[in-house]
Amino acid sequence: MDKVFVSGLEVMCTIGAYDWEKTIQQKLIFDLEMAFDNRPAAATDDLSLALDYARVSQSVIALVQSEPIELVETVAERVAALILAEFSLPWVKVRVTKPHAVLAARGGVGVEIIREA
Ligand SMILES: Nc1nc2c(c(=O)[nH]1)N=C([C@H](O)[C@@H](O)CO)CN2
Repeated sequence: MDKVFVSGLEVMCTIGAYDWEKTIQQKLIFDLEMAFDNRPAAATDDLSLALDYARVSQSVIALVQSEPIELVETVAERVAALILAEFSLPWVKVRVTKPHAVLAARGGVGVEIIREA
């Protein structure tokens, strides 16, 4: 199966389990891989037949900024469920990185999940 991907989507949001985190905005970075048959869009050069990565990105940003969340696990599950439902996809991989949560973890910390419809 082909994929459409969104890499390094940065979203400022209220994220964290500790009280001090509930009063600030922090960055999360999303890497998404979505199963999609790209051949119809390629054959016709028609965006309406493609999985529009700009629409996916906007949906993810809107969801993540809609309310405070404590865990990156929760963010990942909600994003995966949204993408599967809104874009009728068979599976999605969601990686959520919290880049500044652990000072010594220079590549960030986070979770990665794969969910099927
Ligand atoms: N598995 C997780 N561990 C931790 C999380 C999390 O969301 N998932 N969150 C925190 C705190 O919010 C931390 O990021 C504050 O720096 C700690 N561990």
